[in-house]
Amino acid sequence: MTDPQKILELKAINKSFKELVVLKNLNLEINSEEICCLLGPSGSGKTTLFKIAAGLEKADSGQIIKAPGNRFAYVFQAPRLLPWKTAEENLIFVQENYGLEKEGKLRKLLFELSGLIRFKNSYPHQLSGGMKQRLELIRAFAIKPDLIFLDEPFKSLDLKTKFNLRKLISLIQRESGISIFLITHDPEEAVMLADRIYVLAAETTGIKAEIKIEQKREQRKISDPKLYRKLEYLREIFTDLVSDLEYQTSELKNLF
Ligand SMILES: Nc1ncnc2c1ncn2[C@@H]1O[C@H](COP(=O)(O)OP(=O)(O)OP(=O)(O)O)[C@@H](O)[C@H]1O
Repeated sequence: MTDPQKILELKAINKSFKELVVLKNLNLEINSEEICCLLGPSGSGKTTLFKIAAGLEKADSGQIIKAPGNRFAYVFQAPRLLPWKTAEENLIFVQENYGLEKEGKLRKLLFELSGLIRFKNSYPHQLSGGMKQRLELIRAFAIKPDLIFLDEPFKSLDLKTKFNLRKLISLIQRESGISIFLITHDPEEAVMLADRIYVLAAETTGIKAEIKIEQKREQRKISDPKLYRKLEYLREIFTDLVSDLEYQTSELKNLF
């Protein structure tokens, strides 16, 4: 088997904000047709890394290597839908940048898959939070990118919506072959979705672990011992943080 083609490679990336070193000698790569999860505690530099990879923030040093001609799409934490355009017009608007506005069939399919077909003429303020997130997601797919950056797409969603959205990403990704680079705080989510997981740790300011998951995504069950071991390993990485927190909360008791 030939090596999968690299879509994006980061080499020896360094980034500081004044005296705060956020990323130090960081290396990672994303291959075509893979879902790559970036996992790490709050403040470990996930969004900073993301912005650097997406070219929205400048690294102090290091290399960002992209395959020429590749198209990237981004879904940020803060919603970026245009409030004066309907759901479908929001998709058309981004498609126009790439001459894809005539791809009505693709839009229809994306609206159907995401369960938003009845709402394609609604304005963003008429949609629920979860619906808006689905819309942002299909808008990213609508430009037929090679890679989509998703910054915590499941944040503050209820379990059912989260599960459905995860399934939607998984399905569209499988059929389209688009690569996905996704930030999450949730080890279980990473294990269920990713082909490759990078763990960022605050104290080392670099990649603490890289984990590959070979099982087919549709067949994964968290009870599968192989998967569960990987999940346990990921959870162990965060144990230090949790024990710190327990110490601090025990101090809190004396203050009440
Ligand atoms: N523009 C900036 N100026 C100064 N410091 C920054 C800036 N952006 C990020 N930082 C700092 O860099 C560190 C990493 O921030 P970043 O947002 O990348 O973390 P994160 O892992 O995405 O966190 P979270 O999971 O909470 O979103 C934090 O200490 C943050 O305060």
